[in-house]
Amino acid sequence: MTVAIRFQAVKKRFGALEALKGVDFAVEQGEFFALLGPNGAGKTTLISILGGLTRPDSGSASVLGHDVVSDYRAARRLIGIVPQELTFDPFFNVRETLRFQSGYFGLRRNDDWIDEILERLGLADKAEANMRTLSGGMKRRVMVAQALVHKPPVIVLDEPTAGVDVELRQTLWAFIQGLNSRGHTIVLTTHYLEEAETLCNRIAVLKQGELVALDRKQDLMQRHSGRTLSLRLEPSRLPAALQSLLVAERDGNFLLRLDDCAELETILATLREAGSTVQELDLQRPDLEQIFVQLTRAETA
Ligand SMILES: Nc1ncnc2c1ncn2[C@@H]1O[C@H](COP(=O)(O)OP(=O)(O)OP(=O)(O)O)[C@@H](O)[C@H]1O
Repeated sequence: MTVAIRFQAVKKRFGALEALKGVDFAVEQGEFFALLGPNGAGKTTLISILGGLTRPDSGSASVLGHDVVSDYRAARRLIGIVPQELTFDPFFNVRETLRFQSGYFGLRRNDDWIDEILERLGLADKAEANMRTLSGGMKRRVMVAQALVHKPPVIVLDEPTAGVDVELRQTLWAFIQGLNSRGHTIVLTTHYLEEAETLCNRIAVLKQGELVALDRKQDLMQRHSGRTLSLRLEPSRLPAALQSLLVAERDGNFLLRLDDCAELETILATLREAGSTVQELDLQRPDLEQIFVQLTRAETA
């Protein structure tokens, strides 16, 4: 299996802050891979290292075998990165922006592909519009188009759907899934965990600069195969004896982790003793969001 992206013992400090504490993992060619983690976990730093915008203090990163520092030009040609921040030249229109980006990769006659991406991303009628006149969602589409202009085999999207409407999300994912089925490797960071759950086959979770999980999606979900008990209580207070099972509170419901359904009896007995009445009760398999909360809980805080 060819390795699309490899991080080896990557460390990065910003002053006193250790943003990456020796990150090691590889993404294979053709994967649809999710890189998840709470705010400040180090995802964007890792992606900037991959794009050659930030240098690691130690360790290395490569794209299809090309080191992003010592073999920068080859690595840069093989990867397309959709950045989190909207950066653009306000004096260009959309087509000029994409032609300019093509020129950066030495592609002179790229209009057929530019037309195709404009069409697929719902930008065809904005091709001649000036960048500064576009809405935020439209600018985000151009960012995606810009990253794809040189048909990179490896595509990295850093929160591409942050603040965009449902229509773009659907258009974008249909397009990206199509590219993935044609062999492109996709790495995605997102805070919409249902996107990762639906689209990705492997998931890495980063927390405070360290990997805390790296697994196939099914295995990750299987390993956290307990159940989640959702309780609405009167009074709406969880007895102290049950606090250690609490995963989250959502819409007035307490979500408790159950490793075994037999624990249900003990929980109900504890509630009875504490004088709590159960108003609603629901038992579910945990979704990725609940697994994520368990993995990234700030025990060290
Ligand atoms: N240029 C910089 N100077 C100083 N600190 C930085 C710099 N870039 C990132 N950091 C810090 O490094 C840590 C990791 O940041 P990073 O942006 O990589 O996290 P993230 O996982 O992408 O977060 P988010 O989900 O919020 O985008 C954060 O604590 C951040 O404040």
